[in-house]
Amino acid sequence: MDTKYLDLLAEKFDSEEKVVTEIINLEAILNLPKGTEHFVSDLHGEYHAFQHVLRNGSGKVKEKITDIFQDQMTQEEIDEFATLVYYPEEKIKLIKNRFHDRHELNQWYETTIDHMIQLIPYASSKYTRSKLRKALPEQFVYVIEELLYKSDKYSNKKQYYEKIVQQLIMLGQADKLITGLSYTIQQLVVDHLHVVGDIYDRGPDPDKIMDTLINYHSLDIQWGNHDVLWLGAYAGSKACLANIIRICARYDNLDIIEDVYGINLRPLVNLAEKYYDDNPAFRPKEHPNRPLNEYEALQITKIHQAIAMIQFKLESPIIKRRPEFNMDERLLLEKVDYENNEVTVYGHTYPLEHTCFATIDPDHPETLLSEEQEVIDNLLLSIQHSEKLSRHMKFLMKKGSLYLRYNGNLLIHGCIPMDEQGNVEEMEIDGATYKGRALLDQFEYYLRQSFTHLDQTDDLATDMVWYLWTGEYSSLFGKRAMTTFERYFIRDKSAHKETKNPYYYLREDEAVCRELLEEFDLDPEQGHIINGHTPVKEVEGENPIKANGKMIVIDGGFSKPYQSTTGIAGYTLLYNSFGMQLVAHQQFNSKDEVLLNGADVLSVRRVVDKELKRQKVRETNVGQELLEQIDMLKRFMAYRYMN
Ligand SMILES: O=P(O)(O)OC[C@H]1O[C@](O)(COP(=O)(O)O)[C@@H](O)[C@@H]1O
Ligand SMILES: [Mn+2]
Repeated sequence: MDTKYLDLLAEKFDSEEKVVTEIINLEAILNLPKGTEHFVSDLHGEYHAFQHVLRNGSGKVKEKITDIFQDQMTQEEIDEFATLVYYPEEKIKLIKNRFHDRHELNQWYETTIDHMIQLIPYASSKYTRSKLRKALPEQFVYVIEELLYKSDKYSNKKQYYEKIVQQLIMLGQADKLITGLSYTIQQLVVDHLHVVGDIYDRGPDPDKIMDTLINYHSLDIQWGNHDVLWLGAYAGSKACLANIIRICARYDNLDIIEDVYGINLRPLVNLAEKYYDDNPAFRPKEHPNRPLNEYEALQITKIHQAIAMIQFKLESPIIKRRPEFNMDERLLLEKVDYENNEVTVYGHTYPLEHTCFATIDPDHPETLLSEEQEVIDNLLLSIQHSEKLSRHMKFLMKKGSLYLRYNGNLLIHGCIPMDEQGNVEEMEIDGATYKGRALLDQFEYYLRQSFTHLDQTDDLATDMVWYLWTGEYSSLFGKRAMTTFERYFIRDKSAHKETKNPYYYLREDEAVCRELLEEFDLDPEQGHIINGHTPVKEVEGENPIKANGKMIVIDGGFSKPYQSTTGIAGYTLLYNSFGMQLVAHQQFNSKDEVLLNGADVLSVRRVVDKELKRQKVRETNVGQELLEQIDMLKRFMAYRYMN
């Protein structure tokens, strides 16, 4: 090892005892049970439903409460205590209203604080003291530790503890303390979060999800196709940018663009008002509890058309300059017969309806009007200068990757593109051919490349990000072609079909999943593939656990607009030292409902795997890192203190 590095270590470990202590500490951690991993996917802007799942740890919080208090509390009390832990601020207010006098309230404070102090050691039994300390509310660390490490053996201390709690109550600190402890419990219950893609689009609050993730104690993200679309827009792809705005218009979410990210839509609105009128194919989908007035609905309908046409125009030149994308069939604007109002795609001719071709020159259909060009250029400038978007996109890049190998499992939002025979599919990029893991690495390379060159708008890297959204070999899209144009303008539904990559039926086969795990250098005996992206249609009897447990699909549909097809409101997965559990969530209606009824909209539970032997930190990714650190410290010890 480089002696300079060892000398640097000497600054931190300036005595033999310090090194020894650190080695002992790390060794001890290796022998603790593995922490709980929590997997979620396809959040699609549904912030409140996501918050709920995060706060209840997919049922883990209530499970711990039940373990400890089932003999002392009724089910109703357990539910109420759990709700308090999930939503302390609101629940405290509700509970306080119930009491007639100060005395009753103080009694409640005392019992509640006591219950929390009992729960915390149980919820943190897998952690070191120092990790627990980091999870405690900062301003109360000292007092809480006093309370936590009390021992009933010496009852002469009992009064001392009671005094501490009473003092806190008298000094008006009880609400803050209970709130802080609640968040500690939430944090202890889940050690690490995996977001298996699709934070953005369709739902109203992706930005709030991002803020939550930014403040979360430990997580990683596997990008979904919608996330990459936003990354692409920010990284300079105008086609991606037009797409995100089109989707926001379609789902009545333009306020995300305008109010949340501060992007001026005025020029687009002016263009829309000038060229477009009402059109049933472009009416926005309304939020159930946020009806639009007619004026707003009409305005969005116009914007929706304006940006969709800009999108179609912008896609043509990419397809032309990238023959390797093999997307000539998607040059739809050129396949339109503008005189007869019909289009020929994949060998079929269809009549067109609901067209809005006012800005199209039939001889040069892809040419943007100068007004359109100006609009999209301004939008790009504006989103690249949005401080908030920039913060969110940088975080998405920092914590994200296209796939992740973690504790023996392969986490990936979409798929690994395959042909019908089960071979991984090849794609030629810039003169070389890639497939399987190498292809995904290549995609990620280009995405990162594009992100570091925001000023480039039509280089290969930027076009590749758009390809990831919509190309046939994209591991995120996983379909042969995106039929957006057909869905707006062709009545015949058979033209709307998006054929899925064979991966989606091959993944039912255990042998295929084993091979894929090997492709990613993972042990097929131990590993699982964890996917999001395709809503599992529980109503039709589809099982999220496939291939004899090797494949787990956790997109159950947080996304409200998709819940009628899935029949439930999402799956999440938990992986602790005892094995894996899949949790099915019933529809989340509102926080108020949970607060008032204590009802948890959870959850059938299926055990995917039961470990025969409890897994320790030593066997995990983190364990590997710790082993390396120990090895280094031992060498440092020999170098510095043992000659
Ligand atoms: O119904 P919408 O929101 O218009 O979206 C349909 C589009 O979304 C996609 O399904 C991709 O989104 P998902 O990743 O959520 O499946 C496309 O394949 C399809 O064209
Ligand atoms: Mn997806």
